[in-house]
Amino acid sequence: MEMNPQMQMQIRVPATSANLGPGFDSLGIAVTLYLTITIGEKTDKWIVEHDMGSDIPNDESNMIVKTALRIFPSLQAHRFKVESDIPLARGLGSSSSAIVAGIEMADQLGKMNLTKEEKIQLATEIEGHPDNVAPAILGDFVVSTFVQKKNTSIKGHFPELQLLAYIPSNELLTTESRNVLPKELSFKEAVSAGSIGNTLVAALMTGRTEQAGRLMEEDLYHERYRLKLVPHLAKIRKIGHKHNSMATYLSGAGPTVMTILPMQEATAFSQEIREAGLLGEIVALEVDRQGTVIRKLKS
Ligand SMILES: Nc1ncnc2c1ncn2[C@@H]1O[C@H](COP(=O)(O)OP(=O)(O)O)[C@@H](O)[C@H]1O
Ligand SMILES: N[C@@H](CCOP(=O)(O)O)C(=O)O
Repeated sequence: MEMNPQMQMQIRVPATSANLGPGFDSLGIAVTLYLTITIGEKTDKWIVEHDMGSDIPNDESNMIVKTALRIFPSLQAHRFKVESDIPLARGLGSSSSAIVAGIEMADQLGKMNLTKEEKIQLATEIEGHPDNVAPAILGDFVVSTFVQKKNTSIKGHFPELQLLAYIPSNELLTTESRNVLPKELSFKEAVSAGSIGNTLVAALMTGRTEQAGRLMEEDLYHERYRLKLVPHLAKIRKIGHKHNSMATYLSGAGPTVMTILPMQEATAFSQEIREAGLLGEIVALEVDRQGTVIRKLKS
């Protein structure tokens, strides 16, 4: 892509793994897969270059542009290139990465000087829940609420642990996976579910990884309702236990399943997953500590 050197700017947004078991719509970590946009010259109409397939638009109907225009309606059109290794509709926050990239593009090109808090609030209003967009912006581990359309997000430190993502070849749209959830929980269930999530946060914040791992597998909000869409979750969790896993949980709305386990177990664990007939991709990831990064290549 021909770029005006004075205009070249890159925005890099990490993938995210939300919920961590009992932190439904509240907890998330940023992980080391990235969407990067490289902004080129001004144009008459928006031009989005990518090799993400024909379902992803190349014009102003692209999610990144739509988000940018929602934030800054009179934003000057540009050409930009999108490169991403975040798989679409797999539970690794691809839509959040696109929304965050759109907000950052509007902020940079429109010289809006939005604070991180304002960006998270805007991104959450668009995405509907904060657990992906907040760590995508802030990096690391983020605890959030979004109640009566008001966001609060607090960044913490996730312990130095290795993650193995099992990424099935099939897509599962977040909307589809939310449709199987109950409309209501009883008061008793809600109290139990909330207390498990709260204690998980305390365990993570104080480095009690063994307790944290156990609590990550005790979600009462969503995983049991989603099991029919992600039958591999129970199999992988069981295999993980044989290999000293700290925890296995459904990443976001799935179908990706995340296992936290010692890296020396990764080969044997992966082999057993294959022997169980599970043929998805297995990817080693770490926690991204930086969140969204802006690079100005030439000023
Ligand atoms: N980089 C992108 N550019 C445009 N649209 C995107 C991009 N990434 C994701 N999307 C849109 O978001 C959808 C997936 O969103 P969602 O169902 O929430 O899954 P995920 O768990 O990956 O966020 C894709 O099918 C696509 O329509
Ligand atoms: N809390 C949400 C998280 C969705 O994450 P995604 O990566 O699947 O978009 C949910 O569980 O629905």
